[in-house]
Amino acid sequence: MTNPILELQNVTTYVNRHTPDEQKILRGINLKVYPGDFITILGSNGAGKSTLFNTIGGNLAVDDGHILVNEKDITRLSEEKRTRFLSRVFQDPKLGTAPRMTVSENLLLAEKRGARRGLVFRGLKRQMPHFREITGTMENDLSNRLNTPAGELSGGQRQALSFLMATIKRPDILLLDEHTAALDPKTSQELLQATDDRIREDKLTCLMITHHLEDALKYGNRLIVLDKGQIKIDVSGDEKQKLTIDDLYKYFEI
Ligand SMILES: Nc1ncnc2c1ncn2[C@@H]1O[C@H](COP(=O)(O)OP(=O)(O)OP(=O)(O)O)[C@@H](O)[C@H]1O
Repeated sequence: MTNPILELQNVTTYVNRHTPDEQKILRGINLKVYPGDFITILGSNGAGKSTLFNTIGGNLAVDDGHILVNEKDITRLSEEKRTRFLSRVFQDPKLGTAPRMTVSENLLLAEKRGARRGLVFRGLKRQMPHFREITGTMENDLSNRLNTPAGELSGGQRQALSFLMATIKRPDILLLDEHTAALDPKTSQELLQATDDRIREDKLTCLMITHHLEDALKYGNRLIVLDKGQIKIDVSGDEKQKLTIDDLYKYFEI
C-alpha cells in the first residue's frame, strides 16, 4: 500500500486561546491524503475549511496533533519552508501575482522560487516558448499577454496566472481555496476544466475547497464534507461517483 503524501493526525486548533472567547475550530481531524488524490472539500460557512488549509499551509499553529508530509513531521515547520513542497491558490485573483511585473516575469519568479535574488530574472528570453506553451493551455488569451503587467489582466486571466504559478514547479501538495469563486460562471468553468486537466496530466495531489455541489461531484476522485471542525463524510472512487446532489443536501446545509 502506498504511503500518504499528507497525513493529519488528530489536528486540533483553537482561536482566542486561554481567553473567555476561546473557540475550538478544528476538532481532532484525521486525514490521509495519497499521491494523486484530488479531493473536493465542501462545508457550510464557518465549518473550518480555510482553517484546515491554514494549518496545512503553516499560517496557523496546530494546538494539538501532528501534520506529516511524506512521513516527516512538519507540524512546526514555518510557512515559508512549506512552500518548497506546497502551493496554494486563493479566492482573490490579486493574491499570488505581482501586479507591476509582467505575466512572463511572474511565471519566472514562480519557477525560480527559492533561487538567490540576483539570479531570479536570468533566462527570461529562453523560457518564453515554455511560458507561451503553458499559458496557451488556458482559454483566455493569456499567451498573447506575456509582456502585460499582471495588474492589467482581467480577473480570470490573473487567476489563471496564479494557478499556473502555483503549479509550475509541480508541488507535492496543491491547495485550491475556492480559486474560481470570484469569477463569472463561464470563466470559472474554464479555469476549473484547465485545473482538472493539469492535475491529471501532472498527476498532482490536490485539495480543493468549493461551495458548488456540482463541481464537488464532477471533479476529483474523493470528496470530504467538513462540519463544525470535523470530517463528516469522506468518500472516494465508486462511492463518490454514485453520490448525488440530493445525497449531499442530506449531509449538510448550504
Ligand atoms: N483568526 C481567527 N479569529 C477568530 N475566529 C476565527 C479566526 N479564524 C477563523 N475563525 C473562526 O473559525 C471558524 C471557521 O472559519 P473558517 O474560515 O475556517 O471557515 P470556512 O469553512 O472556511 O468558512 P467559509 O465557507 O465562510 O469560508 C469561523 O467561526 C471563524 O469565525
